[in-house]
Amino acid sequence: MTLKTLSAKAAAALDRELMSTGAFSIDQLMELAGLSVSQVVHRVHPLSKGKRILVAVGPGNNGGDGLVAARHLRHYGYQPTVYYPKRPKNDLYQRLAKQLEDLEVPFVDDFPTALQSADHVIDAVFGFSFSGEVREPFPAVIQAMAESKVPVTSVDAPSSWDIEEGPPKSGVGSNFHPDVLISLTAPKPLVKHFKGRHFIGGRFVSPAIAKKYDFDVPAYEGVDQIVEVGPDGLKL
Ligand SMILES: NC(=O)C1=CN([C@@H]2O[C@H](COP(=O)(O)OP(=O)(O)OC[C@H]3O[C@@H](n4cnc5c(N)ncnc54)[C@H](O)[C@@H]3O)[C@@H](O)[C@H]2O)[C@@H](O)CC1
Ligand SMILES: [K+]
Repeated sequence: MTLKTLSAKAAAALDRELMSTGAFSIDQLMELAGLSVSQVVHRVHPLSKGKRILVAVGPGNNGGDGLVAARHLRHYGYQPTVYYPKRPKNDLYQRLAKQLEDLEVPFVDDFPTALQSADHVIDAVFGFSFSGEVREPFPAVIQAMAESKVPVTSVDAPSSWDIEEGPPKSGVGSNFHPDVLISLTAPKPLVKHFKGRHFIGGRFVSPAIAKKYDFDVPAYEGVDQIVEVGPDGLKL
């Protein structure tokens, strides 16, 4: 069975609906999204494979998911490091950063150098609101992830990929193929170009909302916040 995909426009509308008529706050959704990202990293990269997780954090909610994941991973016993070059003034992001500072999670300014001593990377730079060509300071970050042998887990989308069309035909991101992807709530159309391990997370959607937006809620097991599916959305 092929999992149905959600366009960027539908994903944004779903997000707005959850936070209006759905009565969720953004903090709640981000906490559950980030928790699911941390579970994927623990699944594909157990502590025995190395504790050093570098988190590339972008300026929007995709970045917020990365900050939450870093906090959970710290509690699991990993040693996360965070690259967060564009920090919005928004109270939520400031609180998430403060929570990491209180856990003595280091923030670094030089992503390519930090990457040299990382065991795994979380790409939480851009999600479903990304469009156009990657603007500064992120081209060097995407390039470094694309060229590095360190495995990358992308949150919701490989950053720099067009949400509908997939990897850019040329330039920054055209050679970026992360090892792992976690699609939040439902895969985006770009998954047809993705070849790695693919998970669905974000276990907060009611059956009625899934029906309205025409996608399937995967069969989460027990307390898991994630389900592994085939690279293009086919269930394993
Ligand atoms: N309903 C859901 O599924 C949820 C989604 N969440 C996350 O929220 C994400 C969407 O968040 P947002 O809408 O804040 O947006 P994103 O985090 O996808 O990105 C928006 C930010 O990137 C910048 N940007 C866009 N295009 C750019 C370019 N070409 N070059 C440089 N910067 C660029 C924008 O100015 C903005 O600051 C999802 O992908 C997901 O990770 C969760 O946090 C909460 C629940
Ligand atoms: K991403």
